This record gives sequence, structure tokens and C-alpha cells, in this order.
Amino acid sequence: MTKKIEILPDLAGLIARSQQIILSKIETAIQERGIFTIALSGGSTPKPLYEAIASQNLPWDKIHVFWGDERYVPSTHPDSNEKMARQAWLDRVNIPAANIHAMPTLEGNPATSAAKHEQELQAFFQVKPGEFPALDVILLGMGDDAHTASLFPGTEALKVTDKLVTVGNKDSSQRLTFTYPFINAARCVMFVVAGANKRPALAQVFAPVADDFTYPSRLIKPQGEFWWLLDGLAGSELKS
Ligand SMILES: O=C(O)[C@H](O)[C@@H](O)[C@H](O)[C@H](O)COP(=O)(O)O
Repeated sequence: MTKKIEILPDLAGLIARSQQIILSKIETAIQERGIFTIALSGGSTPKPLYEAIASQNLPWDKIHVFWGDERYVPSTHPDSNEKMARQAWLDRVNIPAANIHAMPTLEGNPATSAAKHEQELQAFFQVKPGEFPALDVILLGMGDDAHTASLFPGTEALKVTDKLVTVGNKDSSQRLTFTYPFINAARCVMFVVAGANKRPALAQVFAPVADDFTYPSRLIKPQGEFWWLLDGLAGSELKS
């Protein structure tokens, strides 16, 4: 599906618009399927979005939360994406513990943890190996090197197309990440990107021709709905 680009005037506008889209997806998914599934991104941009969603009165028992990537640290570690989302959102609402599907990071080996989470996802979505289930929403950020999730430039993770979850590496720090084919299977993919420092990477990601392995966000081409939500600083050189 063609990407929808919206450039919001500032971070507050970006967060408000992102929340508005997510809330509409929650309503539709629960009406149609009785359940809503979302994968969260880490980093700093989405924190105010998670805080805003936490203030909503939603059918939390029908909402299931996953992560599109995770640093390979315990959930108590300051770098943990799970920790950030729990503090900003999940610990503030009455969501059942069983609806929170964190990436496992305590097996001592990222590949083991990735395989474990793969099985957990296959069981939850009732799919067989090689099948890619569709989450309702996958939230993504983008680094200033054009990485997304933990799909970093030039890494082996970019070559994994037969799995849901694989090991990502940012320099020496190990991570778990959804693969790009799994991300592309989602009903709706939303990039939420802010800051002038993202402009050069966005120019490459939006360029008619550039190398996907150098700019991994180019690999995200979902069949479903595809949103690029940018603040004015990030999107100033793009047309919405
Ligand atoms: O685990 C992570 O760090 C994220 O999932 C990562 O992909 C993030 O979305 C980008 O690095 C943007 O991060 P900022 O929002 O902090 O710029």
C-alpha cells in the first residue's frame, strides 16, 4: 500500500496524531476481531505517546502488547524497551499481565531467546513456521542511520526472511528484533519520527534509489496501511 506521509507542526502534534490513529485502530480491531495487537518501538520518541495512551479509558483486557525489538538486557535495566513502556504506560493501566508479551532476554544467548519468542508468537497467533501473522499495528521509530526496530545497516538481521524474530546488533550491543518480512505483514505500520537529526536518513529512505541494506527503513514496505508521521523538524525537506 502507498505510504501516507503526514508532517505535524511539532512533537505534541505528532504524538496527538499518532495516538488518534492508534485509537481508531483499537476500535476497528476490537469491533472486527474482538482483540487488538500492537508491537511497540523503543527509543525516546514514543514515550510521550505511551503516556498519552495510558490516560485513555480502553478495554485493556482486549489489548495485547508486543515489542518490535528489545535490547538484550533484563527488564529492570535502564536500556530496556519493556521497562520504558511499563513505566510510561502499562503499569498505569489495568491491562492483564498475560496481555503483555515482552521479548525474553534472560536465556543468556540472544539466538536462544529469539527462537523462544518465535515459538511464543507462533503459539499466540496460531501460525506454523514460515507463516507471518498480521499484527494490527506495528509502531516503528527510525534512527539517524535509517535503522528501524533493531535492523541496523549492514547487519545479518537484514538477510533473515524466514523467521519472525532474529538477533540484531548495534555495534557490540546485542538485541532482538522482528524481521522486516514480519513487520511488513502487519495490517498497519506506523513510523513515528521526530527531530532534525533524522532528516539525512529520511532523504535516503525516501529517495527513488538507494541501498536498502545501508538504509534498512527502506525494507519496510507493508501490504497493509503504511504511515510516516513526522514532526516539522524531521519532515521539513519532505512533502506530505
Ligand atoms: O530499541 C530501539 O532503540 C528502537 O526500537 C529503535 O529502533 C528506535 O526506534 C530508534 O533508534 C529511534 O529512537 P529515538 O526515538 O530515540 O530517536
